[in-house]
Amino acid sequence: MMIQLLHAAFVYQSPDGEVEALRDVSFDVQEGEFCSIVGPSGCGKSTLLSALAGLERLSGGSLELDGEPVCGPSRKVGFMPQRDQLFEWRSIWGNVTLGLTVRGENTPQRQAHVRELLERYGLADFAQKRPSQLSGGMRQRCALIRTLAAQPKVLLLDEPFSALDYQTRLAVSADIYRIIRQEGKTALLVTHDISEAISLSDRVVVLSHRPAVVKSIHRLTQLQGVPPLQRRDHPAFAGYFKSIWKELEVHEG
Ligand SMILES: Nc1ncnc2c1ncn2[C@@H]1O[C@H](COP(=O)(O)OP(=O)(O)OP(=O)(O)O)[C@@H](O)[C@H]1O
Repeated sequence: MMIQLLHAAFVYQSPDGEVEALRDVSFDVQEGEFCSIVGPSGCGKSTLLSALAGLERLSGGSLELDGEPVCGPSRKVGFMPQRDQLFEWRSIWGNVTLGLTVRGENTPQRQAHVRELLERYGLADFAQKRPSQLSGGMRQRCALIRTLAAQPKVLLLDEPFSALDYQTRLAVSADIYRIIRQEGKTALLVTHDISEAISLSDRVVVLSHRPAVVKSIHRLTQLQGVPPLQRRDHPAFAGYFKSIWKELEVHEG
């Protein structure tokens, strides 16, 4: 098991008192699985990602990553944020190797790996260009390669497509999905977009209103092996959408 959360609880200590963000969150993510988390605004999704990234320590329950308890940031975890956060003054090569440079890991082997990734995913000819010369989709791909450069086992994706317009978003999410699959990474995506969750995931975890508990887990068996864009036209799509939407709506109301 790559991620194992058991009765995870988290309480923020703020000047105004305690804020209970997570009450009882249990689920597993298998190696190589793509799992999404959806839930109402403010229910604790980012808190959960912070705990997985080792940035916040749970107040209760347990969290294991690749068989080991999480007690701080780990190299096994890579993070893809809401915006690509590329540095405009650095070249694409400078951006994708930045993390390696900062950590003192910019070895010939690591560089060869990054060069291979750029080639495999069509960015080799852009290595010396600036981020502003790339399309939104290529920038996201570049951000993903920067994350993959550290050779993480797990990718945490926090609404990585939310800054893109709808059309671009569909194409880019399918592209990012393909790369994550091809590289055999385990992925955990947080999104507000139910359609996006269904089009990308093996399973969707639905969280309740804060303090979060797991409302349900949907295994998208009928969509197994169907690529993201085709999933939206698949006869099973609407059924999954309806049941997830209903669960979110009941708690919003
Ligand atoms: N540092 C903090 N101190 C106190 N409360 C906090 C702190 N950070 C977050 N919270 C509260 O904890 C709850 C969960 O926040 P979190 O950001 O994890 O939710 P979310 O599901 O990611 O939200 P959104 O869907 O809006 O991105 C929210 O009610 C938030 O106001």
